[in-house]
Amino acid sequence: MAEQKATNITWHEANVVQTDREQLLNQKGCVIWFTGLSGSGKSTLALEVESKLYQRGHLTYVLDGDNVRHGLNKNLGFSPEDREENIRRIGEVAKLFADAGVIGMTAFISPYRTDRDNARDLLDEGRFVEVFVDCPLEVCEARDTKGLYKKARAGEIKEFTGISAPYEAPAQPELTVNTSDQSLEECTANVIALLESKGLIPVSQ
Ligand SMILES: Nc1ncnc2c1ncn2[C@@H]1O[C@H](COP(=O)(O)OS(=O)(=O)O)[C@@H](OP(=O)(O)O)[C@H]1O
Ligand SMILES: Nc1ncnc2c1ncn2[C@@H]1O[C@H](COP(=O)(O)OP(=O)(O)O)[C@@H](O)[C@H]1O
Repeated sequence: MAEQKATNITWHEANVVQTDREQLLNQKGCVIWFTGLSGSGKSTLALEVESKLYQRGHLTYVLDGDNVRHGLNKNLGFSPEDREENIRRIGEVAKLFADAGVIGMTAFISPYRTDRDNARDLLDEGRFVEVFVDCPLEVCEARDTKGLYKKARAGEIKEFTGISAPYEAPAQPELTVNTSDQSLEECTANVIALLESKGLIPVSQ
């Protein structure tokens, strides 16, 4: 857990609050947290859900592991401590998106259950939706979209998730999609249906 270093700081209440912004946007601010192995389909699925929600007039934002590690988290590597800090920061950023009324989506391996649960605890009940993007390691490795598994097997990348670093599957995710036997369309439809059933977006007419 990150240490609270700053002292003499005071919380300022805003005039316009989350519910005001939600009325404006006709949606509930929330976080859809995609977790799974590299190559399981987190980014592909998050971006497809975003396209579908955009077509329905919803405001979304996708935070993607590779992209965030080019900026905000460029000083973090892949040790357990750095992954923890990576996910802690993303959890806090995602919370800000939800407070802004946005449907925030995160596509990080987020391999540790405790780190994901800490991100969940930042949000009010029902506003954190964990989606386990389940896909066997063999399938992810066969896809090898970025050639990283090959490098990891050759020992050129240390601490690679699934090969030489752990992945802890969620115990009770709100949804599991299996990208090795469900199509992208099916997985996307399941995520959208879940958002509807939880009242985070209105049901499609
Ligand atoms: N050692 C190691 N282990 C796993 N992944 C690695 C590693 N080195 C680089 N990459 C690339 O970084 C992406 C994962 O970053 P994340 O921020 O999602 O990782 S984590 O949540 O902090 O574990 C991951 O992207 P995805 O394939 O989109 O998951 C990889 O492209
Ligand atoms: N049902 C599915 N959902 C998402 N991706 C899928 C699915 N079926 C096959 N794929 C493919 O799997 C790969 C997943 O890559 P990517 O989205 O970059 O994964 P990740 O972000 O988890 O590393 C893509 O090439 C994508 O086309």
